[in-house]
Amino acid sequence: MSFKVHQDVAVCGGRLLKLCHFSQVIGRMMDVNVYVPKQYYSQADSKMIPAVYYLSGLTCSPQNASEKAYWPFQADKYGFAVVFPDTSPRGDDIPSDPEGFWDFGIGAGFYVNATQKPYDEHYQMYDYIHKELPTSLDEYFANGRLDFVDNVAITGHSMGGFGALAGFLKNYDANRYKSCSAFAPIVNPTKVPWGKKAFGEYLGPNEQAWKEYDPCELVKKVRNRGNDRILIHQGTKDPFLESNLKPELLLEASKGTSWEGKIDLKLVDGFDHSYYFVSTFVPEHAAFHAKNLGLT
Ligand SMILES: N[C@@H](CCC(=O)N[C@@H](CSC=O)C(=O)NCC(=O)O)C(=O)O
Repeated sequence: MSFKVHQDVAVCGGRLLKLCHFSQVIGRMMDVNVYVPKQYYSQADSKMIPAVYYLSGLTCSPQNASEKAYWPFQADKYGFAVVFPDTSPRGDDIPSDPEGFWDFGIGAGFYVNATQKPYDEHYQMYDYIHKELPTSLDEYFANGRLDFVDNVAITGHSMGGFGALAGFLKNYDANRYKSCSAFAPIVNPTKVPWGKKAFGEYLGPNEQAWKEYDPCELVKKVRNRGNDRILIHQGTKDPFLESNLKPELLLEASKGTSWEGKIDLKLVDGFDHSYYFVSTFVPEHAAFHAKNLGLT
């Protein structure tokens, strides 16, 4: 599957590639940014370069985190690529929130496979993120240096934090991701307004179908292999904390399961929901993933 390079920007010691490609599962062109670290461009270095997938939140395109999360410094420090996918299909003919609100539809695909009309035709974000995009990137960079499939980790912010947790846990038995972290994630989408609205529209009225994606349900079903840990940061001044994020519910759900004590929730005093918060804690998440990817 071929990608078109829109922009190739020098950042830190590597390059931010702003790409687009036709996605078969979405049925539309999709933008994706990939930060390729300095190690890739070094003649002296021949090690395989793993990738960290960063799933963005509501209203975001691949640009937000590329510009404001400061991943490239960390990617160069450890030697991993960072993939910044889009958050939904886009276009004038793509159905979106009938009320024009920003928490559903375009920019808010919630990383699920929609089953309900009119969304099911293009909103297949789960298959796009966890299946089609990694294999497409692997084919495109088919030079044996960048690994987008086997040695990879996943993280995300808010809606993207939910997407990372759900994707990690749903693919845990297949050992798809070496590690998972999240910044201010929606941990219990079946119980909060953002999740209920999105799941109702994308997945329909049967709440059993919603549970398949809910991290608070998944930790009860998926068995931790040993000492795998999940890292979460959450700001105490986040305006969405009480209404939509509620990270304590994931700790409660994990009690009595193999994940009890394995979810490192760090409540950080005074931080909000913005990229000032995300960028502050990116170095800690980078170190966590670098270790799990075998880079340190
Ligand atoms: N535009 C909205 C605010 C939406 C918002 O805060 N989006 C967050 C993610 S929220 C959860 O998924 C975000 O990352 N925004 C992009 C950014 O660059 O900050 C409003 O008007 O309140």
